[in-house]
Amino acid sequence: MKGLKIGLNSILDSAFPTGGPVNGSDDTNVQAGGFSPSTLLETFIPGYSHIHRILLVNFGFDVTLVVSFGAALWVSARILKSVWTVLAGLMKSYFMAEITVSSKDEIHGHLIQFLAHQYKISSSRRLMAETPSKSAWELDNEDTESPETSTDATGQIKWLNFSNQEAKSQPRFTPAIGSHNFWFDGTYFQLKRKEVSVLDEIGGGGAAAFKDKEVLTLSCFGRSTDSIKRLIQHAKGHYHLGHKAKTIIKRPAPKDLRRFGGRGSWVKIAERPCRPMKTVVLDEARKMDVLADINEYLNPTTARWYANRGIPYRRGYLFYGPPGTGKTSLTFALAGVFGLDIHVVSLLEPTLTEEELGMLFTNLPARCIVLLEDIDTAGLIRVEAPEETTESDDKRDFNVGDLTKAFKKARVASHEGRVLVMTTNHPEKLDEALIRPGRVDHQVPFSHASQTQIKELFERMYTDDLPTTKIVIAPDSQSDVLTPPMTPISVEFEKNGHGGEESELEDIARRFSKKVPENMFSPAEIQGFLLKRKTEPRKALEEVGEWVRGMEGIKKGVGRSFGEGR
Ligand SMILES: Nc1ncnc2c1ncn2[C@@H]1O[C@H](COP(=O)(O)OP(=O)(O)OP(=O)(O)O)[C@@H](O)[C@H]1O
Repeated sequence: MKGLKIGLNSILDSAFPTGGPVNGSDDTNVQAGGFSPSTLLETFIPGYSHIHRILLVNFGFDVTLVVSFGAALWVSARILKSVWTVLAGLMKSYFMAEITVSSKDEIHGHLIQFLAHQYKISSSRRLMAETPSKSAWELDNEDTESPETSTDATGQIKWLNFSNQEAKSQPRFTPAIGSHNFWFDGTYFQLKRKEVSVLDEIGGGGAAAFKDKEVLTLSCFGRSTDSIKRLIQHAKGHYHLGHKAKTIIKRPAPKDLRRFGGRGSWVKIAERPCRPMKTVVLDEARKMDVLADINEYLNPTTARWYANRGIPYRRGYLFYGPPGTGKTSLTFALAGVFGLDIHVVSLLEPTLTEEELGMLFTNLPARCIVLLEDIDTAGLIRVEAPEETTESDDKRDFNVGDLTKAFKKARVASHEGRVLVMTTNHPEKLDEALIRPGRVDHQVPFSHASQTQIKELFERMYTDDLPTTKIVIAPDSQSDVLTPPMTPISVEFEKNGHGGEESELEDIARRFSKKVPENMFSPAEIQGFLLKRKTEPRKALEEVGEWVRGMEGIKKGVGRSFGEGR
């Protein structure tokens, strides 16, 4: 043991010469002008020489050697770290490629979601836990615990209870703020998540506040960013994989976010399963007409055709008719068929100015549906609003004049390639300029339910769950051929195993439709009646006569009465 101690001492001694005697001597006796670590340590730790002497005398242990060794290690580590920083900086500048993504861009969300998925596999030690927000549609796909029976032993209804749903929801784990390394597709990537504070103006009144924004940097070895681009593309594909049968609905972002322009001008407000076209009860020929027209319009060869002839490549549709007749429903079904997102603009939004509408239009994706609902409401407001409202007045309401001007302004780059759908209950109130050809190319009338529609609505309500429409995505996502999938238009009843049931349903549906006067009720009204008897087709048939009489009374001027129409 002693031999080992002497050996260690001599190694340390030669590595860190103290300039004075070590073993069995007191280095406080170092001659004036001599240097020893003990004297140096004494200046930093008062009383150190006493401790050193006690340990040396009583245990023969020179603590200075250990302290010197530790200090030398620390200094070496600092030097190595500095060298590494310089080398890493050089490496980054000359041998690494990187791409930065701001949290304001949707790619950020795609990447984080993809990495969250990756990290489940690679079990990182630094994760951030998030509570994912889910819509009722998404919950539907999960293994949610559902009670096996809806009644208890005594026959009492068991009420569903969701009080613990937050506790049951699975958190999502994403890479924490900081640096992470991971392999993907044979390439080693470095991911840096960093939060930065940016000075942001609030409300446009000159006031500003710091807001946190996240910046994500992806880097890899090599002088080309191709691998990172591939990773981003993959993450986007991964994200959209789970969304192919969904329709995304977006609205203009809040005013202070819209100012920045870009894709951030629109925010996703909902994501719904695609509405199958066959659930929209409308004249087949009319439906086919719109489908064929949009299909033709979206075809890339059509864009070239327009360009070669100098004709603005735009297509506007006006869906008009009484409330609840399927205008919005058809728009959603069209979005599902063509795999397009819907950008909804409400002209009653008080902060939307004419310039902003133009700006919003210029920030639309290349292909999408823009839905301007109830455009007549804007026209009505124009009549009532004072003529001399100024543009700077943010509180003013939109009007048809503004909308027409905004369309003109946005013409340069805006809605080319987009499908514009405007809906109205009062086409007669619309400004001529708004619906002239070039703005509205196709007008689709919607009306109260015909006999066939009533029968179809009835059959749809009581047929077993319709199969989910699958949107066929071209195998090569880069392909610019936008061929929509074949859409089943005609209603096909699912066989439910009860041989005669199907024809009985048809029979009840036919008798039901005979009891409801044609062109008097909107599909929404009929649907509302049926929904209250959604598992009882025979009861619906029995009660429809009384319902019709009650509703006729209301429609003949008795006015709106709550509780009627049951
Ligand atoms: N033609 C239809 N086929 C199937 N369902 C319909 C039809 N028309 C209305 N509905 C049902 O009625 C409800 C309201 O329909 P929708 O919002 O499409 O009507 P709308 O014409 O856009 O009404 P509004 O003019 O008030 O905006 C929806 O639940 C929809 O499913």
